[in-house]
Amino acid sequence: MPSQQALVRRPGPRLAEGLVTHIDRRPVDPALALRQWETYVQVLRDHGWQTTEVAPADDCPDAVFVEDTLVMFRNVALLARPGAGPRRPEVPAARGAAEALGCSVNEIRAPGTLDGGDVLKVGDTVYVGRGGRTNGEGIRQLRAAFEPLGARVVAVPVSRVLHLKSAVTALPDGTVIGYPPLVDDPALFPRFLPVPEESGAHVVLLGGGRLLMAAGAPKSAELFTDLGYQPVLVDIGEFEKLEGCVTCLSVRLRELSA
Ligand SMILES: NC(=O)NCCC[C@H](N)C(=O)O
Repeated sequence: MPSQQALVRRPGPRLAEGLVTHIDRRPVDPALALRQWETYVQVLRDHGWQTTEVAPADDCPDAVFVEDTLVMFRNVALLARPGAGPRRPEVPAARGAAEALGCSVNEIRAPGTLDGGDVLKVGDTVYVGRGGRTNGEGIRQLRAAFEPLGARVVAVPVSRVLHLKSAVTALPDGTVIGYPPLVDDPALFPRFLPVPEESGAHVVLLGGGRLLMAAGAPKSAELFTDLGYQPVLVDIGEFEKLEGCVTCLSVRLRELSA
């Protein structure tokens, strides 16, 4: 029976100072952000996920985007080395959380950089974005860590958005979904389905055909409903102002041994 554990990290006091790279800065409402985060976490719990809060890193405005701190493959946690220097102090507490859940822990070392948001798993295929945050040496180390475990690592150029998973994620049947203007080359994926909204490209697989996705993508939600899935919409507008999306607010651990 696969585990359903998710790591999350509460928004810190400096959230509004989070990095923005590809979009203009807009003011963030910290109280609303906290309510949106609490709803997101509750949705995970309502769908059978046990959530563990990673210890705060309150000096790091972007710490809530916990997905960027580590990548899971089977029961191995590969600690990231974020491409943005100010985000690196987010990683040590993520190590502690992964160890406490019984993961084996490995890490990306300098000069490698890798953000968890650049890694998309589809079965045993691990797509990794080469973009502003993840470099070639980070990709090499990811291959060295996961290929011996049975992963097939596929590198994908990312130039139009922050992370690979800002551009594409995948449905439970393995179809990669993306908003075409933001995807460098859809032909790199064996099955690609265009979606009509930017945030419609981001889904968290809750299990059993249920897809956690942003409330800002109603047409994409309709498309997925029409394909037999059940979208569960959550408003994450305050995090979208900081280039976050539904995937980046948690790390899902599906293959821990009990
Ligand atoms: N995996 C993700 O999509 N992470 C979003 C990170 C946003 C944050 N403001 C950053 O620039 O690092």
